[in-house]
Amino acid sequence: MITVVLASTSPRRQQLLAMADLDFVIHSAEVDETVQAGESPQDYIVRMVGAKAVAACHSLVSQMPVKTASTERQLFLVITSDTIGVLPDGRSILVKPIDKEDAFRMWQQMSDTEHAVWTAVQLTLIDECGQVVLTDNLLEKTAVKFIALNKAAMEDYWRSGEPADKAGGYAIQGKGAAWVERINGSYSNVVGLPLAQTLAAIKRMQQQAADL
Ligand SMILES: Cc1cn([C@H]2C[C@H](O)[C@@H](COP(=O)(O)OP(=O)(O)OP(=O)(O)O)O2)c(=O)[nH]c1=O
Repeated sequence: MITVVLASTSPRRQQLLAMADLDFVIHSAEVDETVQAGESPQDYIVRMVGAKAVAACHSLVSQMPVKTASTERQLFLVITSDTIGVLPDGRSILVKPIDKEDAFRMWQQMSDTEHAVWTAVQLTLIDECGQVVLTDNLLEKTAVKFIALNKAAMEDYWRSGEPADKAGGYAIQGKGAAWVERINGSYSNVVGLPLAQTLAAIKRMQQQAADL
C-alpha cells in the first residue's frame, strides 16, 4: 500500500493537489530557506526540495507506530516543492518579502518586464523504516510579464496582506492577477505546484513501485 504525502504548509499546493482525484495526507516539516552565496536559482530550489524531503520523511517515520512482524509493507510517496521568482538577469532570486520595503524593491524590478517563476518538485518513495526506495525530480519554468506598476498600486496591494507569504510578493491566483499581462508556461507552476507534471510523476512512481 502506498500513501501519498504532501509535505507542504502551502494552502495553495494543498488546494491544487486536492483538485486532482487523488487521496493524500499532509505532513509538513520546516527547513532553513536561506539562499547560499553564489548559489544559482535552480540549484537553490533543488537543494530546498531535497532538504524538505529529508525533514518530512524523518518526522513522518518518527511518528509511525511500532512495526510488528505481521504488518503489511507500507510505502510513503512524499512530495516536496519550492517556488521562486527569478529576475531577467537569470541570477537574482525573489523569495517571500521580509517587509514592505523588500516587496517594493522586488516589484520595482518586476515592473513592465518579464520574470521567471521556477518550481522544483521532489517525489521521494520511502518505506516504513525511512529507507529511500525511489526518487524523482521535476524543474518547471513559467515566464510572467508584469504591467508597469506605480507607487499607489504597490501601496494598495501591500495593504491587502496578500503579498506577504508569496514568492516575489504576489499571487497570480488572487489580486496579483491584475498585474499579470501574460504568462508562458504552466499556470499551476506559478501558484506553487505544476499540477499536470506532478500527477504524471506520481503515476509513474506508483507504477514503478508496483513492479518492485
Ligand atoms: C508567484 C506565486 C507564489 N505563490 C506562493 C506558493 C508558495 O506557497 C510560496 C513560495 O514559497 P515556498 O517556500 O515555495 O513554499 P511555502 O513556504 O509556502 O510552503 P512549504 O515550504 O511548506 O511547501 O509562494 C503563490 O501562491 N502565488 C504566486 O503567484
